[in-house]
Amino acid sequence: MHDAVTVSSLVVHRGSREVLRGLSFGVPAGRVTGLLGPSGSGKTTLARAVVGVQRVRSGTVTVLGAPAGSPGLRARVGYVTQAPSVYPDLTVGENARYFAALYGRGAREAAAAVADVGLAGDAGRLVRDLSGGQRGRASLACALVGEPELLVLDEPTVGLDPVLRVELWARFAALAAAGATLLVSSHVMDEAARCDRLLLLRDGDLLADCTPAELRARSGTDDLEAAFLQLVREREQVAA
Ligand SMILES: Nc1ncnc2c1ncn2[C@@H]1O[C@H](COP(=O)(O)OP(=O)(O)OP(=O)(O)O)[C@@H](O)[C@H]1O
Repeated sequence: MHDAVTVSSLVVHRGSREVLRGLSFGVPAGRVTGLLGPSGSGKTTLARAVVGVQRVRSGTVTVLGAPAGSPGLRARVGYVTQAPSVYPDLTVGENARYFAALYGRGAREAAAAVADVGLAGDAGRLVRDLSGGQRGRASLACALVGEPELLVLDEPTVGLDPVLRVELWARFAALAAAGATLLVSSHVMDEAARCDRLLLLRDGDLLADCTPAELRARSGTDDLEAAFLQLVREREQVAA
């Protein structure tokens, strides 16, 4: 298995702070990799670096064989930010068809993407009339419609009920099984169990780069939240 993304010695400063402190890792192709960590640990900054919109201080980010942000990657990489990026005065279906057209896809693909995020029944509604969670899913549909090889999703399940969360994670697994690479950030540790691989971030440092099973074995607990806390404690003891 090859890596779709390779990050090497990545350092990012935002304002006067070093928010990513020399990270190195690979994101395996055709898998769901979870980017887990508490609020402020650097997940969004790392996602931005992967899609090439973050100024980096040093290090390299290689995506699908090219430097992150290269023009040739535009149609091959999808990015869904925490703030939904859809047009409020268009319907869900119109948004999806608009993005489909940008990617050279048609109405059929647009309808499929809307159905994939559980919004088929809301396709005719204006985005401005939707709930926050529905808007987020509309935004996700607009990224899915381009069938990108790499999909970077920043906390896509925030504000969703448990049933929809499970459905979306099943959808992510299906996309990976079809060959796509997904990098999905979350601060909910129970979502970690649904990932093939985990990157655990804390204060801009990579605490672990492993599978959920490896994390459980290493910490001797089945509870991934407890395993993460144990890693934090170990790191603090080493630093002390
Ligand atoms: N525009 C900015 N200017 C200065 N510092 C910033 C800026 N954006 C983020 N930061 C800082 O960078 C650090 C990492 O932020 P980031 O948004 O990447 O974290 P996160 O893990 O995605 O958090 P959350 O889960 O709350 O979205 C934080 O300490 C944050 O305060």
